[in-house]
Amino acid sequence: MKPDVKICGLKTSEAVEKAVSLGATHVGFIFFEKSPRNIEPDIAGRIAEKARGRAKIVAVTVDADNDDLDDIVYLLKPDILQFHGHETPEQVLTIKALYGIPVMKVLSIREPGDLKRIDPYIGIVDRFLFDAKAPEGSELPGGNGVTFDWRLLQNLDADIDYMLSGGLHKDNVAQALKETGARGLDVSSGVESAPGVKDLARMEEFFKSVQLASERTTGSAK
Ligand SMILES: O=C(O)c1ccccc1N[C@@H]1O[C@H](COP(=O)(O)O)[C@@H](O)[C@H]1O
Repeated sequence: MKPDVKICGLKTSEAVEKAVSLGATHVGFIFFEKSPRNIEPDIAGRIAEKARGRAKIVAVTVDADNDDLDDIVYLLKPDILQFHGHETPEQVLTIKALYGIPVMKVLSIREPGDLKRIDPYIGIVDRFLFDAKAPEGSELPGGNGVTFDWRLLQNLDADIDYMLSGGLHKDNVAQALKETGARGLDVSSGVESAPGVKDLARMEEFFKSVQLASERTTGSAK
């Protein structure tokens, strides 16, 4: 089966259009000031219109306060809220109830014990996203282009729905799918020419690799 693909950190209409026309199921917008992919909610809201109804619009937030969340939800009207910080299960539940929007909680993974942290979120989140832990000294909790040991996901309960992220690119995505069987992939820096600059040719190559890998695992081109 072809996995969902989220292209994250979009900042231009052109990149949004390209992502959706290549078959992205999700497009992500980053609301985190220190990120080279940070975007103002009103601009994100405007360029996301290209994707509305064609792909899920994801708002990526990091320990955002209520005022910021209000702005993002009002101006972007996301289909999904992604929590990429230290949001507790209680906070996730409260925010989800407040806005009535599906939520995706990110957990950063480096060692087997990290996966135990999913337990209190089960039944609250609509999907997990497993990302690599940020390298020492990085100011970004995600978007660092680093991978983790994907084999750690092999013992995960098959009912746990998740997207895989962290350092994916055209040359490793087939292996990532083979090792994890992930039903969703999330990529940002792997389809950029410089931090925050999406490269349309790299996006195409990424989708080609995903397509080929899916054909290999299912024997079907669809
Ligand atoms: O991309 C960012 O700058 C970012 C900032 C703050 C939180 C999350 C961020 N990105 C997330 O990181 C992964 C993909 O990273 P990469 O492919 O390794 O570059 C994805 O989940 C983004 O949503």
